[in-house]
Amino acid sequence: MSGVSAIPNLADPLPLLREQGVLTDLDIHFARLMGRLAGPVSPENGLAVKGRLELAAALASHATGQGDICVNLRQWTRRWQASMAESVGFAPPPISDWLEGLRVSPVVGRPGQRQPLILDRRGRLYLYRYWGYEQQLAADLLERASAEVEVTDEARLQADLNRLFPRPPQLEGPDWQKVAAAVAALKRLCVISGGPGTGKTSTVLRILALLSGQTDRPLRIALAAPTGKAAARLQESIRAAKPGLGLASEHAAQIPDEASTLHRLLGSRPDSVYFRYNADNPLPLDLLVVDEVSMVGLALMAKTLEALPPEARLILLGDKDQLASVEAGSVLGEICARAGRFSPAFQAKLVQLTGEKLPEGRDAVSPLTDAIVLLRYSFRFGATSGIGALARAVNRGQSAEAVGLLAQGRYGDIGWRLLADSAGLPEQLATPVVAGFAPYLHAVREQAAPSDVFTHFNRFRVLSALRSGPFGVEALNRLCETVLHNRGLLDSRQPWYVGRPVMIVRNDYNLRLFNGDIGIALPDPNEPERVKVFFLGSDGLLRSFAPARLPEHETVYAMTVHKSQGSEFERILVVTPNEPSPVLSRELIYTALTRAKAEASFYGVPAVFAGAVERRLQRSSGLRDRLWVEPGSGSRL
Ligand SMILES: Nc1ncnc2c1ncn2[C@@H]1O[C@H](COP(=O)(O)OP(=O)(O)OP(=O)(O)O)[C@@H](O)[C@H]1O
Repeated sequence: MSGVSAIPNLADPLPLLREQGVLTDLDIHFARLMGRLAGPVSPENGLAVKGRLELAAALASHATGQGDICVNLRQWTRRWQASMAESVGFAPPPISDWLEGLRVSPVVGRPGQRQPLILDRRGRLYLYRYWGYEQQLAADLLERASAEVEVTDEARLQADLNRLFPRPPQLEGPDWQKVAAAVAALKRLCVISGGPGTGKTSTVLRILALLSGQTDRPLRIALAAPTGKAAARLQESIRAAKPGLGLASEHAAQIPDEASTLHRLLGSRPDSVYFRYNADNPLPLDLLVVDEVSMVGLALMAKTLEALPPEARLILLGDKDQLASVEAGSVLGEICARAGRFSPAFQAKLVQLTGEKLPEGRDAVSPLTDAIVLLRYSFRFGATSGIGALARAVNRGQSAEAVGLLAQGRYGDIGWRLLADSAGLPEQLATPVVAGFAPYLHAVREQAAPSDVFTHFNRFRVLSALRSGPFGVEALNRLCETVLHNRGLLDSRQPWYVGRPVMIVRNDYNLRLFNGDIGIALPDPNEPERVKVFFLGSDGLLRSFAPARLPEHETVYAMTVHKSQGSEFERILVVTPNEPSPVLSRELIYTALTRAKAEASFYGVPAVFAGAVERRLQRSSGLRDRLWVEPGSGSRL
């Protein structure tokens, strides 16, 4: 067998890969378990076979920790050969021998079989659980997208669409918000993706008004988002905009004033991966809206769809171009992978209902084609907005144009500073950091109401791609503290000084403090010489805790771009490292930029920034193929 010689002295490469940081202890533990389950080895080439199985199992385990759903062994082999083989001193086995050996292993099954590992025809190797999530999610989405909803009174629907979606005068081209509403009325699944300020929230509110007006029975509606912060934002926007719709009270009452996290909606239980609501105990809902879907990973999405009764409607909102979830999967990106044109029959139906001029239909490659609407016009970032222009260039991967837009100084709302080495950081950042946080710290000093203190704090944030190193958030937080201390804006000699902002990084279900929650240390009203850490809930209520009671937390003048997802600030200052890093990507730059409502300044090196814009994040998964490949083309998994 030719492959045996490919691992000449490395029948067991795992220790080397652990040493090199390619694998973790957990990956190796899982791989060894698979090796044991596969049974004893045969004398001649058995060791190599076992080594290959364990290598593949360890990589499949590692993949899910890296955000991938599976490891594509063909791709992995190619990439490893090209970049790592020499430096690590390990060459993987020839891919065809490797896959052949795995296919006959007793612990590796084909799609549809129940084995700890699943290998598909394309060389994707899954942990069974993830294969199951992917398969179930794809089936649920396709089924839901295929289901047409019967419209009992089309004239009424048309009239309501016209009433709720008057044409905005500034708009050129189709009113995609109105089209999205028509899709939501006609389909059980409606996916609405758009950049910042394209009106996702206001559209969904009007969709709820539309749908509640279409039936005589009150709809049971729930609003949810993946994080507490995103749920709070959705709730605030819905509460603020609802009165302006002038709805009859019975329709207004159907639109909830509360939004919850998906975990809470599904009934999470501490220390369990199972939810109270599931296929056997479905959510008592007619309509579920999920916002910020780009942040929802595969497992949570699969569980959400599973828990939703088949006849209920699902509306997914998000920005497909943002960074994918921290958890494995990039579900919204995969769902929207080929969106843009409706099927001819559905296009005709939408034209008739909305009166909008839509692009010609195209033969559908998936039922999803008719369930997705992309909002393209930003009401916030119009033609004169630098943030809008830069976001478009970044999304298209036009790195030279993006750097040009930043460097030219033509737009007042975007800026660029060269930051060639870390030694210059304190000097370069001192002025903007002081300007950014001074109003907040003045509010703290003047003992403004805590909710006002939060408002000031949320106006400015420093973002970085990295956690560690001189350009990472840990160093940037220390820098901010030092600079602000030196200017007399705070007194950081005590760890819990008045005005210290912190972010919770570990859930505490008892205290109901969750990863990403932000607290601010302020004088305890009962004992002003002591501080308490205040948190502003999504209901607008303040809660405070003694610092010693807080779960794990960190100071948060600066935060990672990943953590900033789901939040918006008036102004941001983004620090990018002076050397390329694997975390830098187009999605990361776009996500950072679109956190800013009014002004974004980038500090970095043009070549590194350009490299990031050119690099797309690709996560390994089979979801796109499942959702978008025509049945019968031979490519279904
Ligand atoms: N059809 C419309 N006509 C006029 N203004 C609109 C329309 N749709 C949205 N807007 C305005 O655009 C702004 C952004 O809307 P909205 O908050 O709904 O967008 P979004 O996509 O949810 O934004 P983000 O998620 O970035 O906050 C709001 O001020 C809203 O009033």
